Amino acid sequence: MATKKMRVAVVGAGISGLAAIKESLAAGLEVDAFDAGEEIGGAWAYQNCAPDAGPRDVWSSMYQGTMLNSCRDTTSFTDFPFDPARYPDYFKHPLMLQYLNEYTDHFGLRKHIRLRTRVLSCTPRGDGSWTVTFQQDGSKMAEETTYDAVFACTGHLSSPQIPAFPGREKFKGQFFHSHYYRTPAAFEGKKVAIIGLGSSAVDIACEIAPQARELHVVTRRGGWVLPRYILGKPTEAWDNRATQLWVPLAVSQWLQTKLLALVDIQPPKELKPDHRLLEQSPTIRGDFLEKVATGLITIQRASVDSFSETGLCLSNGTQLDDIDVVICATGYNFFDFPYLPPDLLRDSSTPPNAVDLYKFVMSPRYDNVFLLGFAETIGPLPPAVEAQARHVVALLDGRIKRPSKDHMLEHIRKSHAFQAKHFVDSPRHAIAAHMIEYTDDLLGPLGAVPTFGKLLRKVFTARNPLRSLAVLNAVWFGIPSSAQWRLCGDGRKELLATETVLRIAGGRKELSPRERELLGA
Ligand SMILES: NC(=O)C1=CN([C@@H]2O[C@H](COP(=O)(O)OP(=O)(O)OC[C@H]3O[C@@H](n4cnc5c(N)ncnc54)[C@H](OP(=O)(O)O)[C@@H]3O)[C@@H](O)[C@H]2O)C=CC1
Repeated sequence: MATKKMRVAVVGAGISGLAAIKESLAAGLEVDAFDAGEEIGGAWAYQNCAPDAGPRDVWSSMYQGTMLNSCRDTTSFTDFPFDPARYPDYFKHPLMLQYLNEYTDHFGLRKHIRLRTRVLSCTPRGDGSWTVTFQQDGSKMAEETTYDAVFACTGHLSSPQIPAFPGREKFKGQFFHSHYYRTPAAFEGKKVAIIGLGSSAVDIACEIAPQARELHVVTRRGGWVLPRYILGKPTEAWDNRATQLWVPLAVSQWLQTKLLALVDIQPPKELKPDHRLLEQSPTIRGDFLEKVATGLITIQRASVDSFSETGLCLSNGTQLDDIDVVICATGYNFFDFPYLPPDLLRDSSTPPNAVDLYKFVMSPRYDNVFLLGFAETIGPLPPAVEAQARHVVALLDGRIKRPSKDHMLEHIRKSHAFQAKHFVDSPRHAIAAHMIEYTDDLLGPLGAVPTFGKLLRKVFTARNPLRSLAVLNAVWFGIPSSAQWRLCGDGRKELLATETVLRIAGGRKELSPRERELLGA
């Protein structure tokens, strides 16, 4: 059982770090967390910056207009719901930071976090423990401490990936990575090209397009850009537990594609991808297709062959000249954890666009180091990250049996094949996961998956069968609210979770009195 003396180091105090601290404390572990920033929140802590800021000076890629891509009711941590009276369905980044601060204070995490303290290295000592070397801002000396385990929670969106485009140095206009974009004002009257079609490219294009002289989005593959709402409901409400787990993926893809075709603007052929819906990380933006349809944004279906002095030469034969600005929205170097052993994620035998991580969390090569938040979930990240933390903490304190190295290697081999079959072959999809399936997989060993059987049994055994039936209906056929993973099993908070699940299903616009009471709000 839990050894109270086990000490863990948590590197990073963003979404994943906070979940790691909270779950570690809940299991009675001692925790020291380190974050190089001036405040908690990680990527959600907005940093003002100039496009030419140095590579490591800017941690957060948050621009002023960043809105949540997943909705309030699916995105909260499982036992700390957003209050709908204060948080709309989707909201801008300052509210997310506010929520993370509320979470930090509610669970008493702040005193465990050392801000302005950068972890320089984590070195295995050979006996399963780790030496963590860190340095506080302004201090000349690095310090080191030994821990039983390390949680690496620094995300994967801080090291911009800029492809080596031929002739880039010739280009006389402005060139920068989307990581450094903040506001659209500077692009008024300019001719702009954005390379990429991920969430950054699509958001930035929509922000700049109304003011730019011309705006081109260059995409080599096309992609699905989904609206935030479909028929008045958040888009996620159309892909519930039943459709994700019962309906074969191909049927679900077909149905959802038909639904989109009915309710949304038809994308031009330049945008239509060869891959199917749900095979890529979701890009969410309601006004993108409208801006394409109305000519504010031009889609170039092409790769960049080279740069010229004045623009881009594209593989579709188009020469984009007189370009004032090129924004390279080409994603991030996922494999950049400078403070961890370099072969933790990959070695020379790892296939391209893959990582050697068991459940995207553990390396078979090193004991007691865990990556949290290192997943691109098709759906919201916080509940999945929290499940990673619950799983890992249960491994550490013995509630879950540790997998053998052979088991991990076999699992990783199968997961490489799964990724290649189910997702677009690109670096960002090396760690892509379907949210409910992935979270269930992590929480299964804790008995915390709200299976149909478990919830149905409750209908026959509970004192209030109608209420239990409503829970069953909400969890399996309603919007996939995160509270569902606290209804049963180890770590359950059944009263709170039931209240939250039912309140969300009922569409109520504030926390219920019982939720308030249970949260001490
Ligand atoms: N509002 C929000 O919540 C936001 C969330 N995010 C999140 O941040 C993360 C990063 O998003 P983002 O910055 O968009 O990065 P992504 O990795 O998601 O997208 C990168 C894009 O660049 C393209 N690309 C990569 N290399 C090249 C190349 N050599 N030539 C041409 N195109 C290339 C990719 O195309 P291909 O598919 O062909 O590889 C892809 O379209 C994601 O998880 C995203 O969901 C980002 C912005 C806003």
